[in-house]
Amino acid sequence: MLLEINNLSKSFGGLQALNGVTFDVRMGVVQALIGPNGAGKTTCFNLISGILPPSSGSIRLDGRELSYLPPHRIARLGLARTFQNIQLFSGLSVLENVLVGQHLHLHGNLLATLLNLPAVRRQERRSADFARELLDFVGLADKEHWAADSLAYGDQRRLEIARAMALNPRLLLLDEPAAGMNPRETEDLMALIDNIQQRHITVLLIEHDMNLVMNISSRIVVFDQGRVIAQGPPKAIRQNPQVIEAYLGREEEDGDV
Ligand SMILES: Nc1ncnc2c1ncn2[C@@H]1O[C@H](COP(=O)(O)OP(=O)(O)OP(=O)(O)O)[C@@H](O)[C@H]1O
Repeated sequence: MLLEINNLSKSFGGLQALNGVTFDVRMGVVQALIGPNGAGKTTCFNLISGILPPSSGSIRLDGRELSYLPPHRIARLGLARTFQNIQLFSGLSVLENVLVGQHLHLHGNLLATLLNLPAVRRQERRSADFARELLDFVGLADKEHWAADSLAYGDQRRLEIARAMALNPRLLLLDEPAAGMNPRETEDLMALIDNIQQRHITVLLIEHDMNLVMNISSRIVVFDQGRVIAQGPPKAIRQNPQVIEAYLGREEEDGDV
């Protein structure tokens, strides 16, 4: 197993956002976390990526315990993520945003950088080459000089993915990658996620677009009110009475899902 989540809980004051969550992610798959608003999906991502400490439970990447490690250490172990609310550096160019993503992995020391040593220049060239390759991969090669905030919304989401991939992750967490995308952009996103999987990067995504989820995931984990209520392949999930109940129950309340 690449990722093992065991009995994971998180409370915010009196609110139990996650309550004994257990699931695995196998190497090489595309897997989805779904569930009604407030079910705890983003909290789960925040715990896995080290942004928040868990209240209890364990998170293992390749057998190594991640809980309580800071985010940059977790990133170095091979985990990268995107955010539900896009978090790009708006003052920087598209290419610079990807280079910033890579920075965590650059090992040049400050003195070597100040002296502009050939090794440093070589490393910088390699970084720029890799960043351009990633921009090409996500379909933004012709926009490297654009300011990140001048990109269309769908392009900003793709840039966030390129930046996360600059960390060379083994596991990529995508938080609602299709949010705000039109059907055409969502189609392109599905193809992109497929290509990411071809590069042997495992993908765990939170998504409300059921068409996307059912199409690209080999396994789905369903959250409701901080608990896992079902997990399995798309076909079984679609027919699971508890899942239908969780969604239909919400629909009757606010007609939203
Ligand atoms: N930092 C925080 N402080 C206090 N409460 C929080 C915090 N983060 C999340 N919560 C609460 O925890 C619960 C789970 O939220 P979370 O964002 O994880 O749900 P979600 O399944 O990702 O929902 P959505 O699909 O709407 O993004 C919610 O009740 C939310 O208000």
